[in-house]
Amino acid sequence: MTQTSLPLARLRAVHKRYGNRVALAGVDLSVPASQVLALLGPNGAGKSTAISLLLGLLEPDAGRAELFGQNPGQLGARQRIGVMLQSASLPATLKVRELIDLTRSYYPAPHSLDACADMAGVADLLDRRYGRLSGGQQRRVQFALAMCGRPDLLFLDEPTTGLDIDARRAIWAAVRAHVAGGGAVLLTTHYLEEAEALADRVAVLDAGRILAEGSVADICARIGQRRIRCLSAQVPEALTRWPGVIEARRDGPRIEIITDAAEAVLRRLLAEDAALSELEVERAGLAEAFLQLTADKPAGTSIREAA
Ligand SMILES: Nc1ncnc2c1ncn2[C@@H]1O[C@H](COP(=O)(O)OP(=O)(O)OP(=O)(O)O)[C@@H](O)[C@H]1O
Repeated sequence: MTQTSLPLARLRAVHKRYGNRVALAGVDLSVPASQVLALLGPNGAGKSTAISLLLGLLEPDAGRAELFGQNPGQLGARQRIGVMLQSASLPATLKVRELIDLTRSYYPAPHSLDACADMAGVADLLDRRYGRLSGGQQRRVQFALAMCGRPDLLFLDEPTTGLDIDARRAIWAAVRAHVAGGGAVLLTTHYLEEAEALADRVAVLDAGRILAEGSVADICARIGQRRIRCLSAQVPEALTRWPGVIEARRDGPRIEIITDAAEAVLRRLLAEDAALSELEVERAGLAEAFLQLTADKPAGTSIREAA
């Protein structure tokens, strides 16, 4: 594993467009050693483009992409990474053990076949032909291939889409073990609970720009919203007119209030309804923060056609 404190992968002021469609508009992004960086964003935000640039599959129009401080196309850099992209075309007639052995042969110090199979939960699939596997089983094999070279840096582009809960948790465990062993990960996912479970840092990308970056707690703290739930005779329509109430609705017997002035709203609720009960107050989570960040983006940052 690398000893350097320099980022393992970095985009510097990168711009990328496809024809006249802007995909990245001045992105700076660093993947530090021994951490999971989750790159989050809605469909079309530019996540896969960012990964393709770091892998040397695309060239930036402006700015720079670096892998271990080098041009991402260098063999030395490529031998230190493992990659699981959203789609992979692998030879359908090869057996899983053949695919893993073939991929292991590209790397200087790979994991053993059995270790790879265990990490990805494919030990019972080794003698099956890849083309005959289910979509979820193929995804697990792709994860084994990404891990097998004992990479310093793992690129995982929506790795658990379509996986059942056991397979997803097995991959989470393997990712945690990889990081505990000093490895780093750049992860994209639409499952915000996956980002919460794995990420040391989160970068929120939308319309080709980074909107926020920090730990999960930092990102959640960026929005001051709280959710209040209680049993109360209050009428939601009236509550929405209170200062600090963003939204109020009835959820079965309960009232749910989203507010950015929790203390004031709580005081008034309690003062106006002596029978109020079953009060719960919680900080909005990563899902709420993500939705608010991507909904509140400044004008002019939506995916747009370049002039
Ligand atoms: N080969 C291409 N040709 C033209 N436009 C493209 C191409 N690839 C991506 N785009 C556009 O660039 C923008 C960014 O796409 P990208 O695939 O990087 O987004 P993403 O965040 O990975 O999306 P998703 O979550 O849906 O995978 C989108 O508007 C997309 O339509």
